[in-house]
Amino acid sequence: MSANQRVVGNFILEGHLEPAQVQSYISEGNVKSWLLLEPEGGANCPASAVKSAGLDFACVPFVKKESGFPTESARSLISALDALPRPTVLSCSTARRASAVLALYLTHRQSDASCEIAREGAALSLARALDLKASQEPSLASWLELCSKEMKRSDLIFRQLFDTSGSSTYTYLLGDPASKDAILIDPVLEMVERDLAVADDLALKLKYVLNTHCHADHITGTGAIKKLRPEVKSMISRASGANADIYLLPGEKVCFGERYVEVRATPGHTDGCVTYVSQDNGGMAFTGDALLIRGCGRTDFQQGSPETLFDSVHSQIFSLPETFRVYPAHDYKGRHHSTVLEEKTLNPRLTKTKEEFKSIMDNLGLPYPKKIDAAVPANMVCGIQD
Ligand SMILES: N[C@@H](CCC(=O)N[C@@H](CSS)C(=O)NCC(=O)O)C(=O)O
Repeated sequence: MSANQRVVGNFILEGHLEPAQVQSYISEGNVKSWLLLEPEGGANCPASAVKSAGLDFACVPFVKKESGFPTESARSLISALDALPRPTVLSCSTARRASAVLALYLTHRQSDASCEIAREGAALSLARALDLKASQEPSLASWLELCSKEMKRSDLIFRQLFDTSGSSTYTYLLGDPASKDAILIDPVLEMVERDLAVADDLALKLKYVLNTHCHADHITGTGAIKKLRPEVKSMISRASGANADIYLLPGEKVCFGERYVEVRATPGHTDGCVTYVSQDNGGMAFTGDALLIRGCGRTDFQQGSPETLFDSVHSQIFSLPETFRVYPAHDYKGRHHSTVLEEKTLNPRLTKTKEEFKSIMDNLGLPYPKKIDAAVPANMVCGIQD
């Protein structure tokens, strides 16, 4: 233990610890897990000692940026604490940030019997009531207020829709509950009526139809939707070379009401492939064909490149918080979603070296998609519109 130690229920807040202090936590046997809020591997990092003692260890760096502490990390921090057995040590350099994370967690989980007050107030009130250090640090106090505000918002309206006409494509409907503005990702021509009916049932106003890339196995429903709903605008990456109303660049945000998805370039299956990332509902990545569940998009046509795909997935998708859900454009085995952690650890292709990955991809031997000759030219002009 250090001078910064504070015990709250099943959580032990700690500051910087010398290796001997870490060891005493381990040898006393009173803790089951550890959450470190610093980047792993720094001076006196407890990671290896904790892991080699068989305790659960997680690391979610929670550091101040120019604009303050990031509210995007709130859900990853909560998920990380959810996943750890207790008692848990929550540590950073001075225990201040650890106390902020604990206040947020208790407020939003309301599960710790020793903290009844969590049911009554927002995170900052709880930090004050428990006299946690975070309540005296303005940047952490403002982080707690912002997080409480953001997390109080209703969840995103979300539907995963499957193409029952044969391509095993997933189309995603995302709606902002406050404004009812919505976007649709990767619609399929044959399923357009179903997709619009779902949006109408939920009283959503469809603003944009986005494609993750120029598909080769089905004709996009984008053109047909625009014909039925002329107010809807189509979007695709500029790098795709395909027609749309709005061309997207990496780093741009597509806004609908108070929500948005961020565009990340993930080429390799095609040159223009992108992944759309939402911070809502715990974090979601709509990966198109770049990353599939336990697989990935083929790289043998449409400017495909295994090396590029490998780099895209590692740099743009595996760098997301591990708790983010992965929603691919297809699944051929009835699975619905995965997580960044699952794919980072279990994907049989992308856990290999780049050289091994290239060899796997160069030898898939898949037949060409049945509709490729009709689909690619149609999708280059945003689908069928007549
Ligand atoms: N049999 C299907 C096409 C299956 C296929 O090739 N899927 C693509 C994504 S759509 S271009 C793919 O990348 N698959 C990777 C894999 O490992 O399966 C049809 O005829 O449409």
